[in-house]
Amino acid sequence: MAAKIIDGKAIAAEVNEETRRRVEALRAAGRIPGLAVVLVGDDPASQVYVNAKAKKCAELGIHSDKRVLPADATMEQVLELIGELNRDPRIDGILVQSPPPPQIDEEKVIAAIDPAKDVDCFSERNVGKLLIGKEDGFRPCTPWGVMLLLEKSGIDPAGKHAVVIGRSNIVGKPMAALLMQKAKGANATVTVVHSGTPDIARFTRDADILIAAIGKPEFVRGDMIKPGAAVIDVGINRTPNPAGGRDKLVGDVKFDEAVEVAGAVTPVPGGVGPMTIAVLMSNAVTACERRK
Ligand SMILES: Nc1nc(=O)c2c([nH]1)NC[C@@H]1CN(c3ccc(C(=O)N[C@@H](CCC(=O)O)C(=O)O)cc3)C=[N+]21
Repeated sequence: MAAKIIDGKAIAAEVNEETRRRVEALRAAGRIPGLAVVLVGDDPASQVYVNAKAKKCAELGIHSDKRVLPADATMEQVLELIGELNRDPRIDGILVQSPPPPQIDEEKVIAAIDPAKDVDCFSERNVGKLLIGKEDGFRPCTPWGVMLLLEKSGIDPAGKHAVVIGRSNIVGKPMAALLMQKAKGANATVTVVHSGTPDIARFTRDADILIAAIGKPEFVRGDMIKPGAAVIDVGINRTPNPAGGRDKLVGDVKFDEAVEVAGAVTPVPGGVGPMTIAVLMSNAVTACERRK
C-alpha cells in the first residue's frame, strides 16, 4: 500500500492564512510587523530562500527589509548592520541567512541579535528557553514546522519512538527537544543518530516517526524504514539536472522507496520547506504582537 503523501504546501497555506489574519489585526491597530533578512554573499541557493521569504512577507502584509552585504564583508560590517536593525523600531524580527561566508563568525553574529528579535530561535537565550519548555521565546522554524506537519496530519508523537537523523543546531537538536517535550503534541521517546553512529539503520528501522535531517541526498532507503512509519524529509539537496536547466531538488529520503513502505511521507519540494517559511512569518508577527 502506498503511503499517504503529506502536503506541506497546503498545510503551510493554512498556517499563513492564520498569520495573515494576525497581521490584519495589528495593522488595524496601526502596527506593521517588520522582518529584516540579512544575506552576506551571493550563494545562489541562499538568494532563492531569501527572495522566497521576502515574497511571503509581501503576500501576508509584513514589511520586509532585505539587506545584502558583499561576500567579502567584514565582521565589523555585519555587526554594525545588526546593531542598526536592533535599534530600528520598524523591525520586529531579524534573520541572518545561514551559512555566512567563512570569515564571518556565525555564533558571534547570532549573539549580537536582540533576543526579542531572534525569530530563527538561534540565540543562546531562546535555545535555552526551548530546552526548558518556556513558551515566551520563539519556535525554531524548521523543527516547529515539522511538529505542525505531524499535528495537522493526525500523527500524535505521544508514546511513539521518534528517530532524528542529524544533530545540527538548526534542525536535529531542537527537533529532538521538541519531540521529547512533556506536552500535548509531543511526548515521544527520542533517539538521535548522526555521523558518529555505527549502523544507523538499526535505529531507523525501529522508528514510528523518522526525521531525516543529515543533508545527504537520498540517504534513507526503503529498507531502513519501519512499515507504516511517518517519514519526514528535512533535506534539500540540489543536484545538477542531467537534462540541463534548473537544478533538481532531492531530499534526504529516497522518496520512491519510502512511499512503498511508510504510512506517511513528506515530499521534497512541497514538504517541510514551505513550513519553515510559514513558521518564520508567524514568529515575526509574534515578535510584533509582543512589542505592543
Ligand atoms: N537564518 C536562517 N534561517 C533559515 O530558516 C534558513 C537559513 N538560515 N538557511 C538555509 C535554511 C534552508 N531554509 C529553507 C526555507 C524554505 C525552503 C523552501 O521553501 N523550499 C521549497 C523549495 C524551494 C526551491 O525551489 O528551492 C520546498 O521545499 O518546497 C527551503 C529551505 C531556510 N533556512
